Amino acid sequence: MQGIHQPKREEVLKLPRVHISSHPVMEHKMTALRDKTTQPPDFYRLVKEIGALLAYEATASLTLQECDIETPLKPMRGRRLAGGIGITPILRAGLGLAEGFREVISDAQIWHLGLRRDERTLQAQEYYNQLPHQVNLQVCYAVDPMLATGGSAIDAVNILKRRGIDRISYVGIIAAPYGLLKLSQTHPDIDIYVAALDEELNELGYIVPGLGDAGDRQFGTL
Ligand SMILES: O=P(O)(O)OC[C@H]1O[C@H](OP(=O)(O)OP(=O)(O)O)[C@H](O)[C@@H]1O
Ligand SMILES: O=c1cc[nH]c(=O)[nH]1
Ligand SMILES: [Mg+2]
Repeated sequence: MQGIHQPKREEVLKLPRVHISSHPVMEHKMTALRDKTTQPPDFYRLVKEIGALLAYEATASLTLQECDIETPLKPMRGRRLAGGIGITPILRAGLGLAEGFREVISDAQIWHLGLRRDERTLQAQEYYNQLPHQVNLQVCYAVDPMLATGGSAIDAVNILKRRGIDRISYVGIIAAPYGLLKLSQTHPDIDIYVAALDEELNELGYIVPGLGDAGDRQFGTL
């Protein structure tokens, strides 16, 4: 990232459709997640727990539809989520986050998408795609812990849009100002939810202070 201008945190804080969590429980879990002494089993559990908290925040604006049910005592009018909910984990690191999401929306469809960032060029490459052709979703959440240069997130949203998904949200754990600005400018029609906004990218494209490599730390491949 040498020689590339990176915006400051303050410059991206007020972007429209960007939501940065401010919940104290989230911050508590984030501190444990970032700690370099946290080992893969705990790291994976924390990613899942943070995924569930993010799911709760990201689903707050979902649309409901009325339906008739009967309680053991009497008929009543209830409300259910309208249409299907999709979750697209961006492999590998998005897997733990998707598990957390599923604890909140257990009947969501899971659409796996494999993107690998080339460590030299920092360009994302697609290597796996299990997106179905039948599309009937209210919203699809693309989930990936790290929004660094934004390349992987932008490609994932492009792929979902080409599949005909109208409403897409990106959900991540940590964003760098650079990637957040790129994603928001390239796809101004999506909502972006993250647990934290960090300072910058280092010369290798890692988020600082960040948490290191989210995939390796979840799956013990350090
Ligand atoms: O914003 P970007 O610069 O594109 O970087 C972020 C991407 O890099 C990481 O994945 P990685 O390529 O390391 O794959 P992994 O999940 O298999 O570890 C991360 O999970 C994102 O997908
Ligand atoms: O800091 C970073 C950047 C990309 N991918 C990661 O896992 N961590
Ligand atoms: Mg990785």
